[in-house]
Amino acid sequence: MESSGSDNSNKADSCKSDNNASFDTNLEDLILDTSKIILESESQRPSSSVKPAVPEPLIEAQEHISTISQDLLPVNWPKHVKYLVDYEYHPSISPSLLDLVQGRRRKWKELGVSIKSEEVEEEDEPRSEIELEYDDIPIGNAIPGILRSVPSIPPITSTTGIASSTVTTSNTQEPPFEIRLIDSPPSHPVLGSYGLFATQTLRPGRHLLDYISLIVPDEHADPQSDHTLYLCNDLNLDASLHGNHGRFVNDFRNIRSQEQGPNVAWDLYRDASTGQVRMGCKVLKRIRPGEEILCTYGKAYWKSRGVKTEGEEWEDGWDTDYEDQSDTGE
Ligand SMILES: C[S@@+](CC[C@H](N)C(=O)[O-])C[C@H]1O[C@@H](n2cnc3c(N)ncnc32)[C@H](O)[C@@H]1O
Repeated sequence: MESSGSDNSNKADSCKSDNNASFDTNLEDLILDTSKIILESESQRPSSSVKPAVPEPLIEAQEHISTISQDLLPVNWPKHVKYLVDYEYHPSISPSLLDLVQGRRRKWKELGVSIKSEEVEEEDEPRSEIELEYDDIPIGNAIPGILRSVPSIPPITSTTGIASSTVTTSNTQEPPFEIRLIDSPPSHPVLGSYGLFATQTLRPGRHLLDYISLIVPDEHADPQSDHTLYLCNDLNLDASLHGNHGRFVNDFRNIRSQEQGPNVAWDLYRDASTGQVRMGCKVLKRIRPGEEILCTYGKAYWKSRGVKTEGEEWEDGWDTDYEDQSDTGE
């Protein structure tokens, strides 16, 4: 996906946002408490004088296994990728930058929470360039990672005196897309791999999902990763081992025509309630059920992979190419 660098159309000043979508799944109920398991396995680790029973690379791989029950993961979710409902941050990110991207400082201020005096003074100081850049990012409403549809309340059964009737209520949140293995048409450039497909009609302007992943500074970014997207402030999203549905959005090239272009765009915003910087995905053109959800990875991404990126068709600008928003569709 789009990598960091000068050729980047996802910077704050080129993005728009709307607030018309959110999912309400009670995620805390769905996440398994694995803290005990982790602690037990930590305590069972051999001391440094003892040769580890498991080779190091295997231990590292185990850390990526999702803490979410297998039953709740989206269909076709890859086993080696940890499903995230919220962002994870690389440990090398400085506390001050973390405050900006997580929105903590803003939240404190809004809530009038008393914080350490040096920090209060710091807030009164002129805002740094990086803080001003942050201020320019538009506001939106966060969409957490969406798990497989599950009833959040158990079915209710009611029996009346005269006739017996069963009323079943289940408060399910169906994500309007699914991960599918691409097995046709034969000309599809990622045949045999996966993509994200609409299960409902998606209208232009809809905030569809957030690209959730590990957030990695430039200096730690893996140039070989196929799942990176520039965020802001020299930070990148890398969903190669930690992500959500967003990591399955393919590039439109050789799938849709140049005239059609992508049907979604990445859209940087700050969550209205927390101030957290997030990467949204906005619908540009109406997408029908069964249609693939496709973005543009940008010129830099393909150039870095040896693709010749000359000519008009490689000019970015798709992110502002919204179809008529009054389109009511089917
Ligand atoms: C973010 S992943 C997309 C999801 C991927 N298909 C999967 O199953 O994990 C990006 C990779 O998908 C492939 N890809 C996506 N769109 C493509 C396109 N239009 N043409 C060729 N390869 C594409 C490339 O290998 C790219 O590096």
